[in-house]
Amino acid sequence: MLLNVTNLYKSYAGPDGALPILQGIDMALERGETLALTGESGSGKSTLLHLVGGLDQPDSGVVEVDGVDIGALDDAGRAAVRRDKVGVVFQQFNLIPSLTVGSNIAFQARLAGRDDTVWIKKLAARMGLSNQMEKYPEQLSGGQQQRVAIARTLAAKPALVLADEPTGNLDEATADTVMDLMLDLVAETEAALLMVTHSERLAARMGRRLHLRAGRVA
Ligand SMILES: Nc1ncnc2c1ncn2[C@@H]1O[C@H](COP(=O)(O)OP(=O)(O)OP(=O)(O)O)[C@@H](O)[C@H]1O
Repeated sequence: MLLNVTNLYKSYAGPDGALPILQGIDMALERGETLALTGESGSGKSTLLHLVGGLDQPDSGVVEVDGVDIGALDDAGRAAVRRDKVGVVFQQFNLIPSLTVGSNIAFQARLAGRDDTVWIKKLAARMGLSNQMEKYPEQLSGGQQQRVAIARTLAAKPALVLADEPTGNLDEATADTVMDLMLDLVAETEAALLMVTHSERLAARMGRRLHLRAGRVA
């Protein structure tokens, strides 16, 4: 199993004490699977994604990525798991403005020591970015910037791709195109995809769905 989440609890400090957000989440994901994470605003979807990605720590419960209990690791250990196994795409593109599109795409792959120029060229071509590689992010449209952000994540060939509303800033047609590409590329690399979305349309295109309600899997 690529991802195993067991009995995960997370609360945040509120004015009147701890505010429970996740209350005993269990989930699992194998390579090649795609899972939509849905639930109303504030139900804890982003919180769960952050815990799975090792960006935050749970109150209790276990997150295992590729057999490694990431809660048992120190900060450096968690950073290494993120670098080696996990790719994250957010709604905000978070591109580096001073780097060209080509360098942005190669950035994480280089950090992970997996800078495969043939794969990066292929990704850029599939994303329709081959002629944009020398440009800077500010010279691209929103849809193009989102494709750069997705290409950057997939360039390192992560086993687990975590995406938080990755097409939330795009119009419907562009969102569909970007989603098609992302699903194709995730399938090609036999990665697993866990995607937060508010869109029924996008959720329906994923292999499975996990719906959060009041901190639990509904
Ligand atoms: N760092 C934090 N400190 C305190 N409360 C937080 C923090 N992060 C999130 N919360 C609260 O936890 C709850 C769940 O937030 P989360 O972002 O996980 O929800 P979500 O399901 O992703 O929502 P949305 O669909 O609106 O993005 C919300 O009520 C939010 O206000």
